[in-house]
Amino acid sequence: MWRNILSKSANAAEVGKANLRRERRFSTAIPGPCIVHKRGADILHDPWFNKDTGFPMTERDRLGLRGLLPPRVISFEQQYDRFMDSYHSLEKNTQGQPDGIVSLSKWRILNRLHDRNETLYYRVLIDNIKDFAPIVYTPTVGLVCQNYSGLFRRPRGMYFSAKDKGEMMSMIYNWPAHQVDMIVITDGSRILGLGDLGVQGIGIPIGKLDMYVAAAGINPQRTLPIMLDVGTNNQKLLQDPLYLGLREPRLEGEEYLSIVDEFMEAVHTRWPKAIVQFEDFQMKWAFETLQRYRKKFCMFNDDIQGTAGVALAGLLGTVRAQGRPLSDFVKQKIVVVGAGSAGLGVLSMAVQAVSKMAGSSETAANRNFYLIDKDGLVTKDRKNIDSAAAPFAKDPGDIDGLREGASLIEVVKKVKPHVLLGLSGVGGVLKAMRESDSAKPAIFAMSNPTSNAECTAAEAFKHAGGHIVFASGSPFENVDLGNGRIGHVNQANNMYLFPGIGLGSLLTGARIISDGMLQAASERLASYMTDEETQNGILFPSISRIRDVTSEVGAAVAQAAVAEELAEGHGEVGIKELMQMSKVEMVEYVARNMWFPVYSPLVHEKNGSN
Ligand SMILES: NC(=O)C1=CN([C@@H]2O[C@H](COP(=O)(O)OP(=O)(O)OC[C@H]3O[C@@H](n4cnc5c(N)ncnc54)[C@H](O)[C@@H]3O)[C@@H](O)[C@H]2O)C=CC1
Ligand SMILES: CC(=O)C(=O)O
Ligand SMILES: [Mg+2]
Repeated sequence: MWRNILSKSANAAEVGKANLRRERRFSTAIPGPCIVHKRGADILHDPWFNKDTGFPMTERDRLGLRGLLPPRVISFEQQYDRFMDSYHSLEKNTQGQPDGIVSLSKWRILNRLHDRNETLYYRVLIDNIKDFAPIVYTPTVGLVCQNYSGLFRRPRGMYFSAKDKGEMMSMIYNWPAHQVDMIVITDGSRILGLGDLGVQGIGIPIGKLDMYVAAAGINPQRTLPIMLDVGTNNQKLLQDPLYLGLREPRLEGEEYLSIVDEFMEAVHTRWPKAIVQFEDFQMKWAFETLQRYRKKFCMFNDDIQGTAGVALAGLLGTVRAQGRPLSDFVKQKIVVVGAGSAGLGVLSMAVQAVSKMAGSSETAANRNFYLIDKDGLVTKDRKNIDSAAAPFAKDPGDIDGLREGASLIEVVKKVKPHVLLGLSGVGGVLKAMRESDSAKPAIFAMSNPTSNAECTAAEAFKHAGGHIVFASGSPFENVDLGNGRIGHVNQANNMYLFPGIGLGSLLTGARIISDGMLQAASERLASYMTDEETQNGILFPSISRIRDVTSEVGAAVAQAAVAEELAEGHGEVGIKELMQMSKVEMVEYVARNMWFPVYSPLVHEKNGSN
């Protein structure tokens, strides 16, 4: 019963917020001017400044646009409604067609707007984030990367290739914006769960930065998606005559690292305060580059660190869902499937949390965690064990008859875990979770995109039982369990953290991103939900609350940066002001600094470049 009350009040709050957004969206208050160094047709062809038919007549005169547009001025609100009408018509007209075709059609209509008019694009994205995130982000972004060479129309972001060695320091100045705050870089070597997609992986930095704009209000003119093309080992792409990247095998060893080093130096020289997010690098380079740069630059690896923070928040939420005190986290038995960058990142952060809570060593804290990869249970008997996985390998004397390489089903049957967390392939084991020691076992099928999820939401509730807590990396609909019961689906995706990690670091001018800042982000996300919500199996907020979540997470990151004396100040806000901010003031500071898309009056200034 209270579930209904809760959802009603949540709905009322959503409606209130939507009205507020609409008021703000089409408010008559005049926004501050925006300096532009272009005139005439050049403005119409620049998506940062273009307003399509929305240029007022006086602006058309000032900027040399008279006669270049049809005479009638269309308001932002009318443009917005017209776009949404076209989008809904497309939805109607593609009904019944295969999912991939529908998703790509939706991506195309959004992408065309993105290429033409960024203000309108980000406005519709922010207002409709729940519907549009699955298109610009996972799962559709995976399909876009797979088909990138065919979908390519206009470049977005920058491409640095192995052929550019020695040139990067000058190339970085080819980027037209004076200031860049947020960079997402990939080498395309592990795109979601889709493997090596070479240059086609550029879709991921673009999608992540769209989420930065929507969730964290980073000004899109200050974002920069980067593809580091060091070749590909994907044979199909190498043989494809239309493949747009370097048609040669991936660089390895020192040759590879020297390219990444050169890029990092070039970025740091031009924009010393830019934050660099590493995304979808294969495991060996994900760990290596994180160790190499984390004490030198303001950077983080989202797959290792962002994912870990979201998973930890979900694991803590699972304890609350069982109606138990958080301190019981130290007793939870957790099986992690996938010993890659994401799985090991999660384990490392979860073990640290247990060790801190229990006041024990990390070795002791590791007792209740089990790691499984494609060769089964990882133990100290494993030959050629990866050094990053070694700390989590089980002592053969400590696993109650289980052996090295034991299958997932054997491990689950023996251990009866409270949580089964997949960062690769848990299909086929769901029934065994019925024997879990927990009254509310949790299944986290975190792999992306949807086609790579370890199981669907419907499968999880059907086989493991209607009482489970379920989370997935890509979105699924809630599941109808019959008799009016709903199986709630959470989206356990690093999108709940990376925008706040980036924004909190930016607004404090953090020198580096420390473990303490990441932990603060995770803890704030974990405490975001109420007890009622967690006990109802709701571990993460709706994505429609993402800006609010980011304000909280960003503030937690900022406060940790200040406390650890890593903050150097941002713009006019110095260290002293940052230190004086209360928790509430910090949340307000973060929220106030989010960019919001409105048409600003454009003022032309000569002799510059944009
Ligand atoms: N929900 C989220 O926020 C995130 C989800 N992910 C997803 O996690 C997945 C893995 O990412 P990474 O760890 O970076 O990849 P990775 O390539 O570094 O690691 C994959 C791991 O899975 C293991 N594996 C493969 N097949 C297996 C099988 N049948 N049974 C057990 N283990 C198996 C491999 O041995 C390897 O240890 C991807 O699908 C990615 O999209 C990654 C980051 C964030
Ligand atoms: C979400 C994400 O970062 C991944 O699947 O790689
Ligand atoms: Mg990723």
